[in-house]
Amino acid sequence: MNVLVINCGSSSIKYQLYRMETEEVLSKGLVERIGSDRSIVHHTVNGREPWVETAEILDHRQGLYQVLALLTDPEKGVLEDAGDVDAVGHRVVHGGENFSSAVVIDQEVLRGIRQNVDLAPLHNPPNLSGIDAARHNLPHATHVAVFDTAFHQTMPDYAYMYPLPRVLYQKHRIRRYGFHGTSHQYVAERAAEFLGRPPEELKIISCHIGNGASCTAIEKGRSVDTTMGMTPLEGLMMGTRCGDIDPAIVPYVMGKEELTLAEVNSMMNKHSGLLGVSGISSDMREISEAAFNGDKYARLSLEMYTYRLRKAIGSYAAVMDGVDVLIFTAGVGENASLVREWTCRNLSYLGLELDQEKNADLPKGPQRISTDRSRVNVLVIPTDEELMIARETRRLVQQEEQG
Ligand SMILES: Nc1ncnc2c1ncn2[C@@H]1O[C@H](COP(=O)(O)OP(=O)(O)O)[C@@H](O)[C@H]1O
Ligand SMILES: CC(=O)OP(=O)(O)O
Ligand SMILES: [Mg+2]
Repeated sequence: MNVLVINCGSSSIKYQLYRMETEEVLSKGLVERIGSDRSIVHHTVNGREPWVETAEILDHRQGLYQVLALLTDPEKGVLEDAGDVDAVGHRVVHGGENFSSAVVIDQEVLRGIRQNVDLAPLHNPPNLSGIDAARHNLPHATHVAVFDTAFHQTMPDYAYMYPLPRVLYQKHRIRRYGFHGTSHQYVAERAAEFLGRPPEELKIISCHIGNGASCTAIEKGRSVDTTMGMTPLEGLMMGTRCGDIDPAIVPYVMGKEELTLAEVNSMMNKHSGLLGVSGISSDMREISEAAFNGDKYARLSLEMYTYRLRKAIGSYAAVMDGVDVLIFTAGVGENASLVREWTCRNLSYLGLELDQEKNADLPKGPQRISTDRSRVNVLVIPTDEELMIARETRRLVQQEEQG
């Protein structure tokens, strides 16, 4: 079974083609700057040098057509025919309360995803364009939606409700949903496997820290709380997003700086976080380097970033009455030893002890970076949201076949 996994942003399509019998990635790539006359297509086959070309790609339909042309190209491709794509797994960011697991896409599912556009105006519209494009170009394939929010639908009401007038929940579904669920679930399962323990026995805190960042409390394999909320802006300090702030700042700044709603939204989503505080970059590599070279604000941003993450970890240890496993994952979590080190300071009251040497020098793959004495297993687990989406897609296709 060949499964194509698609993750569509407003101006991009990320794709990976899997042969599910071996879970091998046959090809992967990225179409950038869709909507411009200088769109860029990066396409890789079996780890060979990427093929890069510039073209005019006006929309997602055209972008996907281009991807399929590459995948079936006699030279650059891996398939004879687009008909060899058996199923497509789509990342859909906001499933709201409509979806607590992945589903095969039909008219009713599309209606459900559209209902959540208001809750995720930046994410759901491009996700819908991607689904439309893929159904148009691959009408014979089974299409599956895998939601970032689904894993967090197990949160109890006292964790997902905001202390606002309840009518806002009833009228507008204003509540906490959480994101990165596919990643949190994947690394939690890998962690249990790595430790040779059933997930039901473990209290896990997973830190998915990439450009977006969130921390989740996982008890008995289920999400019981997570730092992102109604939108992916709540919670941790991120690359360009502020995370938690006093909500009164919003009307105050709008008044003082004469900002519109769109401007204040953009300030909090695109010009805050590491970038806003350091004034240098949202990229953790550049921040670490600048801090190392003595830049005061880079250092401040790094201290805030790790301090806020440590507070989230402490609060989730309180939520679950302890923690057995702490996981670091995604671009920053997997690569930035300094971030892991600073985050784990002052967690000795939990019995957590980091092995500094292991932390500093990590081989690839899942690793333990705590000492043998440490009461908490601190693990670095590379995430793989695409593989998880491919597996969910295969599961649903097989379920359909069995009727
Ligand atoms: N070697 C590294 N050291 C520190 N940070 C890194 C390293 N490699 C990647 N990162 C950081 O990972 C982040 C991107 O994470 P990623 O999970 O790829 O993001 P996305 O949310 O876009 O999927 C960037 O801030 C980048 O600086
Ligand atoms: C939901 C979200 O924040 O996703 P990303 O980290 O990909 O921006
Ligand atoms: Mg990511």
